[in-house]
Amino acid sequence: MKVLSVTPEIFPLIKTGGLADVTGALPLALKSQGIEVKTLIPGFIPVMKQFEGEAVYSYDDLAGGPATVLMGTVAGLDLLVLDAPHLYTRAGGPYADPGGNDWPDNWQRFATLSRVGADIGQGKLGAFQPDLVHVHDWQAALTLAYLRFEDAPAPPSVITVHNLAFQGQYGADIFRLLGLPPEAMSVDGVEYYGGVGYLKAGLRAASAITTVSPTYAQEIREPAFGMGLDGLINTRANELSGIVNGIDTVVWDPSRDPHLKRPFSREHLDGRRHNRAELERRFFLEEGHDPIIAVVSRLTWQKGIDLIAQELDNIVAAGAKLAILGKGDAELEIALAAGTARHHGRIGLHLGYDEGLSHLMQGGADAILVPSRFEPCGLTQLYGLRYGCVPAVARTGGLADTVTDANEAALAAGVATGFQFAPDSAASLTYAVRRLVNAYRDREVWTGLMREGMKADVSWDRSAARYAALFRSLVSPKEESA
Ligand SMILES: Nc1ncnc2c1ncn2[C@@H]1O[C@H](COP(=O)(O)OP(=O)(O)O[C@H]2O[C@H](CO)[C@@H](O)[C@H](O)[C@H]2O)[C@@H](O)[C@H]1O
Repeated sequence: MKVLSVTPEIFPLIKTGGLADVTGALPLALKSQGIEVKTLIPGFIPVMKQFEGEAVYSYDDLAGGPATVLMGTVAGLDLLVLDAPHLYTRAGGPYADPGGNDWPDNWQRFATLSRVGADIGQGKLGAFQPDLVHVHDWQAALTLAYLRFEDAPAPPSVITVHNLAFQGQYGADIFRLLGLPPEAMSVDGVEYYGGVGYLKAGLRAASAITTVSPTYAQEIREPAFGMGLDGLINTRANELSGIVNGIDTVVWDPSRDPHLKRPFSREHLDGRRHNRAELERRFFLEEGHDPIIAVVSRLTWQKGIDLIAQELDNIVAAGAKLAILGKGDAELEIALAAGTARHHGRIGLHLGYDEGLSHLMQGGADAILVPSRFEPCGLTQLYGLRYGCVPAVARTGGLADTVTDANEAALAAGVATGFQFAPDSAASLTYAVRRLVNAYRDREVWTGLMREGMKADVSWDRSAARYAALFRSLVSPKEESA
């Protein structure tokens, strides 16, 4: 079976968050399920620097300039790169200028990516006719509206929601520039609260909807998590499922990780203490036996970072040290920096994005704290499990699905892997830190938690099999055998 994946980000070429990890790892995992994935991404500057491909399709004028689709392979990933310099060759990130402001033409940059995704879905490439189109998040969602509203045969489709909070919502005035037929501007099409909703359009048009954990798939049917889309999602409940993310176990392998000071494994945990010492050095933390709790996160309200900022004094008083890596909202950065200044040696902060340091933190910290208010899946707790960095997580979405709380019953049964606490509650977060510090002081309990977590299957194997089964159920047997 051949699948076209459409996404704005893919690891290792361009990443702002977990979406890239998933779109980079899933194609490799699907290969062993007999599924060939080609991924369409925009030709952002970092992508073009790492990629060389052969031109397979050209547009004389695509949204105001010439464009080419290039085909090639990087890091085992088969890519289709949309080289459209007038849209994607810009300093800054994929979505925002160097000052952090969204590009004003994002509606067009991602509608165009989707336009090309639909063209490929309709077979315009010749060299590659997909049996199914798989789109990720709002940036690729309009692909499915183009496929649905055009008079051409369209393959079945899946949309995966990595985060319902980002929806691609624009004014009605852009509709006439999208090149969709007038009937698409309806409640049954792309219309959303009087404007145009990209994610909404994709959710409406997809043959199937997935999100990245079973619990989040349930949560988004409720107004509290549905972000205005729960009504639509409920009408599509029969087509909705949750498939928990895996992680790339080659990139995230403590026995071969080049970012670690010392490798280690479940059987040989000793190397960990060298990473721990390096972490103390890098974060200017006091040496000593108190547990180091890591935070690796976008610094936002979704991730509950304000709760951490609010509880810094209590976390330190509970006997923990904190190592925080992140970037995000200015007021949260300021609050964390103020806490770091108050607790020199107990709290260390790196403001920024540092992939290598994030590996060292998983391999050296004792625990990882993830206090999200909502979390479709979450990856850092999965890296934590694999690296013996015990996760303490809010009981929501994929965090609830992947960490087994160290309650009495789970400890007695030897199945606990971490700590869960009520989301959106500062008191509950601090209580969990106290439980964590107590457990840490009992070496037997703590080593049990580490080892049990390291045993957990966080690979893509099971989840890739679920995607494969879903794809097969949507593609007719005749096409599948082609
Ligand atoms: N400052 C920093 N330096 C280095 N690395 C950093 C970093 N800040 C974050 N990261 C990395 O970025 C990734 C974040 O992934 P998450 O899944 O935790 O959240 P995100 O909200 O981006 O993803 C969304 O999509 C993913 C994928 O489906 C879902 O798991 C998730 O719930 C959903 O919100 C991890 O690989 C993490 O290590």
